[in-house]
Amino acid sequence: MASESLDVVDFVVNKGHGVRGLAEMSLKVVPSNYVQPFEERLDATQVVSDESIPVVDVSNWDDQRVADSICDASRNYGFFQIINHGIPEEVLAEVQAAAHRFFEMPTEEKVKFKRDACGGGIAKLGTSFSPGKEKVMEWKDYLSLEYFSDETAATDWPSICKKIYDVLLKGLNLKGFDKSKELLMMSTFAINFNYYPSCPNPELTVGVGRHSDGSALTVLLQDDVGGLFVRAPDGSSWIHVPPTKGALVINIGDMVQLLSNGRYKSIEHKVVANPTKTRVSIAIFINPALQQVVAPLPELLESTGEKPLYREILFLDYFKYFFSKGHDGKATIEWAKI
Ligand SMILES: O=C(O)CCC(=O)C(=O)O
Ligand SMILES: [Fe+2]
Repeated sequence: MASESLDVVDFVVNKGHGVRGLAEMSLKVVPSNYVQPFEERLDATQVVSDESIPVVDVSNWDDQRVADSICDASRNYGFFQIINHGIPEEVLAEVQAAAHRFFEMPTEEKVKFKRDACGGGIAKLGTSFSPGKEKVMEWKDYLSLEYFSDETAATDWPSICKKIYDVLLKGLNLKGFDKSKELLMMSTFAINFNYYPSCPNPELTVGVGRHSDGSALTVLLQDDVGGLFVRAPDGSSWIHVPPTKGALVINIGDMVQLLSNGRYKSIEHKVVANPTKTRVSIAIFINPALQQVVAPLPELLESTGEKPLYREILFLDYFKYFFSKGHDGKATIEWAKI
């Protein structure tokens, strides 16, 4: 058992073959390194079909119903999908095709991008979440493009992110989004290309374990395979996020939960691999500046008279804490609770 674990880690992590390399071996069962304890596997009986994540048509951002739907979804589900956002479907399809092309290259090509091989480059290839720190590995390879320069990021942001923030701030009866909020809500970012090869026993493992995102906001493009599950408001069941043509999935991250003093929820989610198909997703994590202090918005506390539920944190400290352990549900934000 021990030697088997050692070989898998060496092959997948150290040699850089990733889960893609394992999938190419046509294994009949997943290696024991990937077998999750019962409570972390998806229990099909806990998936609800009578509830769904709202799909919001954003073709008219000035329509109050758009703002209301986004704020309601962010309070109740922490997730929504947007359609008619203006990004052409061919562009989204090309990004997904590029993800396939990258991960389907031979290992010798891909390892040039490994975290420990690429020096100061922004593109980093990895597998699972935090190999070495997590107890069980996750059935996923990823390429992360990290933009950590606080000055450059804000100028290039797509207008969709600004519009969502504007709606969310106004939904708290505050002034809309402007430059003064950039370092706090929209500065550094990472784009993750996630690759989940088909898996012989998706019921035993996870593609991504239960977690909420440490970001302020996440924009996610998923393909047509499916497998993303979001914790339902009852706190125990799961809602599947169905692939929706042309849609982007938006979710509230821990930093917006903190800024909004818990009004908008950063909700737990997980990904289950598919028995026959490879899934790709592309996530953009929109973050505060690394040296930014983040705390519940003072103007919100003043206007409502409520006490802060979270302490001040330096985003860099939160970020380091997030990656210091395996995925563990909502435990990360508990760390910032007063
Ligand atoms: O692949 C997905 O659908 C979601 C991935 C995810 O939750 C993450 O990268 O934080
Ligand atoms: Fe996530």
